[in-house]
Amino acid sequence: MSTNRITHRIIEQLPTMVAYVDVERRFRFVNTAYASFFDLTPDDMLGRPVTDVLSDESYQRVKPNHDRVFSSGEKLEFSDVITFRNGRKCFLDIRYLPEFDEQGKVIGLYALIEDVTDYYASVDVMRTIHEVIHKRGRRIDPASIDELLKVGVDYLGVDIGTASSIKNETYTIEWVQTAKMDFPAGTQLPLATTYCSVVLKANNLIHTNDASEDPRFKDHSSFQTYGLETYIGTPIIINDITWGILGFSRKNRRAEPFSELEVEMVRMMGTAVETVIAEQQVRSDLIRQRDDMAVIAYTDALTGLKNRSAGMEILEQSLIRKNDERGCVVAVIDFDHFKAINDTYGHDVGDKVLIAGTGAMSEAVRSSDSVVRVGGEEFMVVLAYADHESATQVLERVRQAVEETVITLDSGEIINPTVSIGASESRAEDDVSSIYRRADQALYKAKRAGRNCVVWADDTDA
Ligand SMILES: Nc1nc2c(ncn2[C@@H]2O[C@H](COP(=O)(O)OP(=O)(O)OP(=O)(O)O)[C@@H](O)[C@H]2O)c(=O)[nH]1
Repeated sequence: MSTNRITHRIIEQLPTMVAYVDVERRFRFVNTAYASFFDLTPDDMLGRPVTDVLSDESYQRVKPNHDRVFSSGEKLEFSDVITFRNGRKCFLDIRYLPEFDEQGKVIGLYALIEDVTDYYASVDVMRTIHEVIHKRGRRIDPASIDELLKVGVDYLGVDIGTASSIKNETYTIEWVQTAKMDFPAGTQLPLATTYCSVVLKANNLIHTNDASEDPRFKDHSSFQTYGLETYIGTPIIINDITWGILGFSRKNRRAEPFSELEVEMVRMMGTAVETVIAEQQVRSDLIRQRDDMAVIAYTDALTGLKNRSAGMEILEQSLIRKNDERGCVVAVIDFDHFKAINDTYGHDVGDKVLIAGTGAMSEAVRSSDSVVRVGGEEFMVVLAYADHESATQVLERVRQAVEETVITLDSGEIINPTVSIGASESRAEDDVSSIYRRADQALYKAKRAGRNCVVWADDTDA
């Protein structure tokens, strides 16, 4: 075989696109890879001017580089991106080499073009993964999982990408990116009816590009129902527990199985999703702990009521919020002869009386009112947006509710506690201590009046 023929055969087999263009800018040689890029055969292209094959826009981009090689005899190396009418984007590494005649005049140009779309697409995925994980001091954003899925769908050439949680045999789509299928976030399906069950069984990344021929998938109910031919999914594992699955699928078969690079990319995307979710969990745990601490700090341990600090804040807020029509009412409540209850039955019984009595008080007030343990056996009710008239009934109900409370001791003895209540309406100039002081003075009068009654502060109380 002649050297010429061997060279020709080799070039014909190369994945690199090779073309030779003469001074008249006509194709004098193209290999199959080059012609296929334009969906043509080499015979379609031979002898035809470059302008016949390239679109106007492409030719305008190519021309200055062609001109440069023809006029200066330079070698050119550059990258370019071509977007086809169907939206396909190709990244190309291009090399133009001049061909000279014996006098050193440029008579042609060799174009060697490498389609590096896969390489750049992989770089794009890696960049997104990096951006999702490393926010440089900013909070990791759960919305970045959408970004990741979007890049993954493009990169893998699939219809849908999902990050789904699994709880109690239920599969819930938490994040989804799809242009073609109707599976909104929040969709729930029985786990067994999704490909996730196959991933869980394998406990590893699995993929198929032809489910109908794949024994793991062809009899699966998901294939029977949705006919998804292509699938790649990896478990999302957080703190050694499988949280869910990152999966990508497509209705149609894929000509090629997923490559090793694609598989590793999906694993890395899975790791990025794990990082985001784990960090979200840590954050919500911290918020919950902080809320729990706040509840503890503002709650009385014995009765479960709001404690003094919480109560005074509520009163302060009620005084600020009071409007022209309605202010607020404060009632100071004290159990009657409580010392005697303690002395007769013991402190534990005294505690039981406080718990039962305050439980009754809480039930007697409106949900907008607050019952507070100010200290010892002294309590306060803050009635927001209330006045003498509207609060009278509520406070009478409170008094009665305690009176009707029955505490039966192990010995069979019965205790019926009572409370005395001093109440005061807010005045324009009030602060927390002035209104509380008046209510306390009224309480003193209630005790003097014989206890188990409600007494309102009057103008003599300051
Ligand atoms: N069991 C129990 N007793 C408490 C608690 N806090 C305060 N006390 C008791 O409540 C009693 C309050 O008694 P006093 O303030 O003398 O008044 P009182 O006996 O209720 O009489 P009057 O208020 O005049 O009706 C004291 O013996 C306190 O020790 C508590 O958390 N549990």
